[in-house]
Amino acid sequence: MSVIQVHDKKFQPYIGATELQQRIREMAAEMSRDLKDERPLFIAILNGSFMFAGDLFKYLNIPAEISFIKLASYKGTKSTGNVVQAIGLDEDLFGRTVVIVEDIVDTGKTLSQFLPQLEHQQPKKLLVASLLTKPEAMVHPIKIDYLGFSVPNKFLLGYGLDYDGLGRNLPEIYQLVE
Ligand SMILES: O=P(O)(O)OC[C@H]1O[C@H](OP(=O)(O)OP(=O)(O)O)[C@H](O)[C@@H]1O
Ligand code: HPA
Repeated sequence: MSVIQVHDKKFQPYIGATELQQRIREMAAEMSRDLKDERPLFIAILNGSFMFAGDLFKYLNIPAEISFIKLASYKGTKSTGNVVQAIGLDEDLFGRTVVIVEDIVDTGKTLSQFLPQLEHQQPKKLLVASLLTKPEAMVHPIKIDYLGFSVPNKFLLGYGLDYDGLGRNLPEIYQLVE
């Protein structure tokens, strides 16, 4: 692995494919133990989470369901601020054990807007699994129940994460060279 260029920026290797897969297997094993009797519903937030969700789900060895959704963000009223709307969420969450799957929790804004909407449906448990988080960037604190890696506050690319549309297909994670 070496430095790559995407659009106008250079990125250096940060987490290799083998290390990623190893950690995701560990996360799946922990979740399989914790949730074996729950028939959990995994809800993966597109686009970024598609690779992580696919690998994580593949390594689970318990009965589980998965659904992929997209969040559309629009400006609400003055009192509601920005609002996110889930597209493709057809399941009834009442009484279910739900695991939200994210590639990254960065400032926490996305989940701080979305989790309360899900709580509204009264799931039995609402858990968060994120491959990555940037503690120094967190503005809206989010409790992450299953975390892959805690990373510095630098822009990342690869394994689902894009820079202006490109780089999602890289099997490893790169960090911006500043
Ligand atoms: O904690 P936050 O600061 O809100 O950032 C995290 C969000 O940002 C990314 O999505 P993005 O909006 O870039 O969309 P994408 O997944 O389609 O690339 C990522 O997949 C998370 O959903
Ligand atoms: O570091 C990042 N890289 C790509 N997309 C992102 N979305 C939030 N944080 C990031």
